[in-house]
Amino acid sequence: MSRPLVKVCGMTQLQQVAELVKLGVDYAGFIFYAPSPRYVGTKIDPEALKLLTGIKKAGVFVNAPVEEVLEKIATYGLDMVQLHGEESPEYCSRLQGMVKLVKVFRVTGEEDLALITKPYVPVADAFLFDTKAVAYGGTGKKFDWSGLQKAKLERPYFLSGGIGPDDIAELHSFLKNNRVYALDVNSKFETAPGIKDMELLAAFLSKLATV
Ligand SMILES: O=C(O)c1ccccc1N[C@@H]1O[C@H](COP(=O)(O)O)[C@@H](O)[C@H]1O
Repeated sequence: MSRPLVKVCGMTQLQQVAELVKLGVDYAGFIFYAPSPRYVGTKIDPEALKLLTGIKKAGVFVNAPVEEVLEKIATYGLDMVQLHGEESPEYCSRLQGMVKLVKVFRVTGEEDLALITKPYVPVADAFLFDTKAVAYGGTGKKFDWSGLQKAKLERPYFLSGGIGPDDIAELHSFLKNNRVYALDVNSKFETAPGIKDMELLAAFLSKLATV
């Protein structure tokens, strides 16, 4: 079995994004949310990022004005937007068709996932499930994945929230029995917020390939 698609989020260095390309990572995520310690800010030159090929670029937004999201899509050449706040279906519809649209649901795992995602089926290309916590994301905390096993979801999904190097065995078993579009990893692979541990990532990816 080949490994699932992988997104590495919270990138703040162009050089590290280039290393993700070499590792065969599918998506690189960039946080456009100023309170985050992984906020892109001025750390990455948009023109240089645009020129970098071989990986899809995902922008992460939290309740940002639509105009700001559109501006970042154009400036950074984003292929995907990940809407991590309380964006409504109507809000999502204003971005529909521009790039791949991923709506995030922050969950405990106890929710009826089919029910809460239903209003977004017409406007989202995919869903992403992250752990519900006080902070919007990057918490390093996992949620109970068993709710995903029961749910009949009408869109592919990214599995996120605290996935780390110690989760290989659990992932092996979950991926065998569930159709996960992509895994999303972030804070568990950092030496500091926004700085990824490339060796740890490489080891994780090669172990994942044995799933
Ligand atoms: O990483 C952040 O700082 C962040 C801030 C605001 C919204 C989303 C954020 N990151 C997203 O959080 C999830 C899970 O991260 P972790 O593995 O628990 O650290 C991931 O989807 C990131 O895109």
